[in-house]
Amino acid sequence: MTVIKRYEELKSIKQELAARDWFPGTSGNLAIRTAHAPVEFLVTASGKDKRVTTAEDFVHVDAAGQLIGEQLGRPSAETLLHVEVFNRTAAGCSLHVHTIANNVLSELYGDRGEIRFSGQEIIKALGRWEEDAEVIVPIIENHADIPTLAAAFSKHVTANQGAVLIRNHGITVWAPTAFEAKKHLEAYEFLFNYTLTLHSCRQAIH
Ligand SMILES: CSCCC(=O)C(=O)COP(=O)(O)O
Ligand SMILES: [Zn+2]
Repeated sequence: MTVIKRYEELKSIKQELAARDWFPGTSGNLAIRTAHAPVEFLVTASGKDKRVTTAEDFVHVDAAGQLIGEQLGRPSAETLLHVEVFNRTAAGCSLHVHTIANNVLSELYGDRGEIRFSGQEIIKALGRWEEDAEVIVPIIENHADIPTLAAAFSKHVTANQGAVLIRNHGITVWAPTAFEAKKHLEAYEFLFNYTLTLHSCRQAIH
């Protein structure tokens, strides 16, 4: 029952993110937890056009990201990042997308290793309601070798919700529920687009 429910939840998120055009060129992968001990989760199958809905969109994997039993399709090439999220935290959902805004911002701030946001109402969508709340998003270098990338990523997976920008690659966001993970992803993308637009407008004025 839980697996079917989670499958439907992830399918719905995939369709919503596809409607925003956040899966260019087959990029992106999504994962949702189906069990805690031992860890099991559903993850998007690798290399597929995530804007299209098929019966083989997700595969069910274990704590190491290996297929549970015989299934059609391969787990996402970046499953190891979701493995880190589900093994290190109690998060229920982990979402990864490539957008122009998250790629450009990751390059602009990549040498600093992080980007900080404050003074924005949308920060409340991340569960931060304090007047002077500051949100820090770490930026890690991209690595073609996924175990190396997952090791760099794992250093920042320290709470049940969070986000990491991968330089010139994309963002991974995780949270306790699928609803929160999607809400947070939208809030981060809002902050990224706002920041880039502000930079451009300031340059145009000066
Ligand atoms: C086509 S973009 C390169 C791979 C990638 O970064 C990605 O997010 C999609 O890989 P997957 O194996 O999950 O389809
Ligand atoms: Zn990716």
